[in-house]
Amino acid sequence: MNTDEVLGIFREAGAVLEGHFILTSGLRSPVFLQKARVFMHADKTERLCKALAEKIRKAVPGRIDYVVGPAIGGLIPAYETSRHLGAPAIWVEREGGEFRLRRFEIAKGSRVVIVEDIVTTGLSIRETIDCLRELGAEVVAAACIIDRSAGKTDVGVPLIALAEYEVPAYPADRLPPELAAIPPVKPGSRNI
Ligand SMILES: O=P(O)(O)OC[C@H]1O[C@H](OP(=O)(O)OP(=O)(O)O)[C@H](O)[C@@H]1O
Ligand SMILES: O=C(O)c1cc(=O)[nH]c(=O)[nH]1
Ligand SMILES: [Mg+2]
Repeated sequence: MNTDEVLGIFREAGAVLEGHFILTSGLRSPVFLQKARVFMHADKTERLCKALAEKIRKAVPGRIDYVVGPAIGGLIPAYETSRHLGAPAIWVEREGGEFRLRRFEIAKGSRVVIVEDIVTTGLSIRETIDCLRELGAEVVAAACIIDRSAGKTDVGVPLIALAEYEVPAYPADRLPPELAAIPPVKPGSRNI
């Protein structure tokens, strides 16, 4: 599946939003990929995640013990991708602002792949890696449906993106005037 097909699925689902958005990193952007509007459709999610699982399989030799989704956005794609990889899906969720594996135990040395929805700065994946490494897991790769950095983000492990789609994002004190004129909204769940 190529980038045009992935973006076609997002557009068909009405998931490519325009306005003024506060991203999880604090950056501001005129475009927001509201993945929930894609993941509400099982058929669209299955097509995306089957293709992502195939890409992961090609890139990751050897065993995958767990697929880990960072909540909330990573929950559905991690679960659906895990189905195609034949590995169990677990998730990290925020407790006091920090990602924790609250509901599961994993053995030290477990080989895990993180599956995210969207990557912008890679901050959420790096936080997930920190949490998993503290538990003794080996993070063999991270993956996402769309990489908004178009390959520029370094998360410290191989990042497998189903699509790369470069979207502008600005520090809050360096907004272009047309963006500053729109009241901002923050769609994500960090700090809620
Ligand atoms: O690469 P980054 O700069 O970290 O941005 C991407 C992250 O932002 C979104 O999560 P968010 O914290 O907004 O909440 P959500 O998972 O509930 O959507 C998205 O699900 C990714 O986890
Ligand atoms: O960077 C983010 O927070 C972000 C961007 C985006 O397009 N979609 C999303 O869910 N999060
Ligand atoms: Mg998220």
